[in-house]
Amino acid sequence: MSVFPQLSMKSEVREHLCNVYTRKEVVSELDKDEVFEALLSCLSHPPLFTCLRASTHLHPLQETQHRLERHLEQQKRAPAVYTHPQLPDVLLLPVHGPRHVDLLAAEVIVGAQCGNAVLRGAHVFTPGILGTPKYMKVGDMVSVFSDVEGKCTRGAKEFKGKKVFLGNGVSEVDRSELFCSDGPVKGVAIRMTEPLYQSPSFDGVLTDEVFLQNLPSVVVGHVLGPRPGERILDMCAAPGGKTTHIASLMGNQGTVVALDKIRSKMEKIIQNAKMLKLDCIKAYCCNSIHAVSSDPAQENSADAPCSGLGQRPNMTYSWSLKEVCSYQPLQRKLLTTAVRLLKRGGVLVYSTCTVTLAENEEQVAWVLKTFPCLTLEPQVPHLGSEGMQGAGLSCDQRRLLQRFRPELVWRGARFAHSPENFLQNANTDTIGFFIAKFIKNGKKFTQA
Ligand SMILES: C[S@@+](CC[C@H](N)C(=O)[O-])C[C@H]1O[C@@H](n2cnc3c(N)ncnc32)[C@H](O)[C@@H]1O
Repeated sequence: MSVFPQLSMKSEVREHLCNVYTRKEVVSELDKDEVFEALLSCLSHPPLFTCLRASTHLHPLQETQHRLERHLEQQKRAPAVYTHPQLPDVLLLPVHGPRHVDLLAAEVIVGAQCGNAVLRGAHVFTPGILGTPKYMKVGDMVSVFSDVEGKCTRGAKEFKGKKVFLGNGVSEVDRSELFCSDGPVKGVAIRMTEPLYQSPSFDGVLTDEVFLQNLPSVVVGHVLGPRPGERILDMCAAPGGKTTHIASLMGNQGTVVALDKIRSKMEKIIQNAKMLKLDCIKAYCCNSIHAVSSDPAQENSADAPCSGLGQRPNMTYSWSLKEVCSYQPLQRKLLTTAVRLLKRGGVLVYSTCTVTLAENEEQVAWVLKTFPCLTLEPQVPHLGSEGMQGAGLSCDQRRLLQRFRPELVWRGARFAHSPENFLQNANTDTIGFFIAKFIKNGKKFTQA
């Protein structure tokens, strides 16, 4: 059973994706339509766990775990904070939902992005609000809905379009403060008191000790395996989730060069590095495709810009097929530079948060053909599934890849947490994600 509509997308994108997921060789032992339908359903729901990466370069994991438990107790929440046996810097918090919540007469409409954040435990911040009741005042109890199709106009007093219920909250602002000509007030506008999915809010909590990061993203840092004193290049770094993880794994010793082509995003890397007390990070605003260096890196992370189809929760995907397909050539340019800027014997980790074949397994097949100096390496830890068929990779090659496929375990939204399946759920009910690890051997690199 599902409480939300399946992820909706343009028919051309749906057909493109459906072709990948219903190919005979891809779904030999599974029911093809079921897997694709499960994918679209699970993507519109949040994962079963909130994953926090602890700053183990600053504090032992158990200390942070205890501080988080105390924080949850103060919030009158069950202090359930779990460690992960294979990820020594991860803390997992179960997400409970969907719960039964009664609808109220007063409706607040928020944008889809804001709605997705609410489903992952956030309160509603002022910029996310599109519509409120005409006379909404501080202290009013309201039901919050996501405008999943982007049809609600800002300042609306009612909305009849397609909306999805996210839970109830209490208003901390008057309507007049939200849509006034001087620009809206900042901060929390609706404090969620009865969210459909209950997951603690970490806004301003233990800010130098924990970083909200999806589990497969944390796996990337461990697969890269940086050591203190090394020189690492992070080519697509903002907001710095992986950069700060790499620097933390290095014990803040060595250099992590973090590049992002958007200046405001690059500044976010600097902010995050400062907050987590990591001064071995050097961030630059740069188009990585044109990056040059006289000192090649020992390890490169290319967490490529991608079509983002693995993100959860997401109820509407508005991109055209042309936009989705535009990422493959861009990623190839980034990979070409990544290979050039890597030392012999160095490691390259390529990752995306999307589910297409074109941006994942097909890229691996292209890399292996184009750069004979690169070979696939086993990944540790390997928590996801193997790579998908359909891109011409051998079984052995696919086994070296790591694809997080929540659709393979999706049994509907009311699947309860059970202690026996705790680890399996944490490792599988994740966002859709892909990781490939290459090593550069001695052969001279020549581009085909
Ligand atoms: C998937 S996000 C990276 C997330 C990041 N690695 C993290 O873990 O927090 C991709 C990033 O690549 C950046 N980007 C896109 N094209 C780029 C290019 N040509 N050069 C450098 N950065 C680029 C985008 O601005 C975006 O911030």
